[in-house]
Amino acid sequence: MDHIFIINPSAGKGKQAETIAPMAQALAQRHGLSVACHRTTSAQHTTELVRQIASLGRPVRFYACGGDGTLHYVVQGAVGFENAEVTCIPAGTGNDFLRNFGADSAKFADPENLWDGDSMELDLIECNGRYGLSIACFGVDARIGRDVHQFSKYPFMSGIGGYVMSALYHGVRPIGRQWQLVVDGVITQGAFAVVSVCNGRYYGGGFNPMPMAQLDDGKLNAIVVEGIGTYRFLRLFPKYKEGRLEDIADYVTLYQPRVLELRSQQPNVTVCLDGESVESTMAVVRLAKEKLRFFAPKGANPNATVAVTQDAKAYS
Ligand SMILES: Nc1ncnc2c1ncn2[C@@H]1O[C@H](COP(=O)(O)OP(=O)(O)OP(=O)(O)O)[C@@H](O)[C@H]1O
Repeated sequence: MDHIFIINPSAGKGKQAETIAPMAQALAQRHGLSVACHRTTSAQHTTELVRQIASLGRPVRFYACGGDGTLHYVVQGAVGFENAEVTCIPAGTGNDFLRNFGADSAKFADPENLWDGDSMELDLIECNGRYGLSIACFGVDARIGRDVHQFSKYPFMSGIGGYVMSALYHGVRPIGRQWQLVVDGVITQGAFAVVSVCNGRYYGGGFNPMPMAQLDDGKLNAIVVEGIGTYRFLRLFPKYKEGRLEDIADYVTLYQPRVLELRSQQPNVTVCLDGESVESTMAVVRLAKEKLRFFAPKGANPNATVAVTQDAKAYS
C-alpha cells in the first residue's frame, strides 16, 4: 500500500500545511510505510496527479491535506479507481466535511490515526460533470461561499470573519433569483433564495441546514428557500444555519430528488460544490453511480451527528 500526501500550500493561511511533510516522514519511519508527499501547484494539478498515481493500479491511500477544496480536487482524481482510497488531514479554513464525524473529527489531524484506519463507501453528488462529497448549492449561500476568500485573505480577518463579512455583503443585495426548478420532472418557475442539495451535513463554516442527511444512505436531501427580502433573510439565516426546519417551514420545500435541475436565461446560477464555485446558466444534480472509497480513524462514523428531526411527510 502506498500512502500519498497531497498538500495544498495555499489552504487555510498556509501555516498548517508546513507541518504535514514532517508528520508523514515520521509515520513512514515508525511503521516502515511507503510514503510520498506532493505539494501541488493548483487544483487541476491536484486532480491530474491523483488520477495519474491511481491509474498505476497499486493499492493507494491519498491524504488530502488542506480544506474542503483540496479534498474536492483529490476526490475528482480518485473516483472510479477501485485501488484508491481518500481521506482528509485538516489544514484549511472551515474543513466542514470532517464535522460529519463529530468528536472524532479531531483525530483526522494526526496521520497516525489514519494510515491503518477503517475503509467505508460514501455516496457522491454528481453535478454538471463534477463529483461532490458534501453539498451542492446555488443560491445566496453559494454566492456567500464564493466570496469568502475576498474577505478572509486579509491577515487580520479570521476564516469565520470572512464568512460573516460575505454574508452581510450579500444579505443587503437582492437575494432571490428567477429560475426554473425541475425536480424529478416537475417544473416550478419563480424566485429562489437558496437551493441546496445535501449528501453530507455541513458547509460554509458550520452551516447544517439538513441535519438528517446521511453520507451513505443512497439519498440526496434538497432544501429550497423561496425568494425572500433582506429583512426576512437576516431573520431566517440563523435558523437555516442550525437546521431548525420547523421554524422556517413557511418558506422552504424539502425534497429527496433523483434529479434536480436549475435553469436560467442568464449565467446567474452560482454552482458551488463542496465550496468550489463556477458561474453557469444551469445545474443538473443527481446521486452519482460511483461511490467514494474513504478511510477514517478506527471506529469513526460519518453519520455521527445525524439528527432525525423530520419525518417523511416533510418531503414533497
Ligand atoms: N494545490 C492545490 N490543490 C488544491 N486546491 C488548490 C491548490 N492550489 C490552490 N488551490 C485552490 O485553493 C483553494 C483553497 O483550498 P481549500 O478549500 O482546500 O482551503 P480553504 O479554503 O482554506 O479551506 P475550506 O474550504 O475548508 O474552508 C481552493 O479553492 C482551490 O481552488
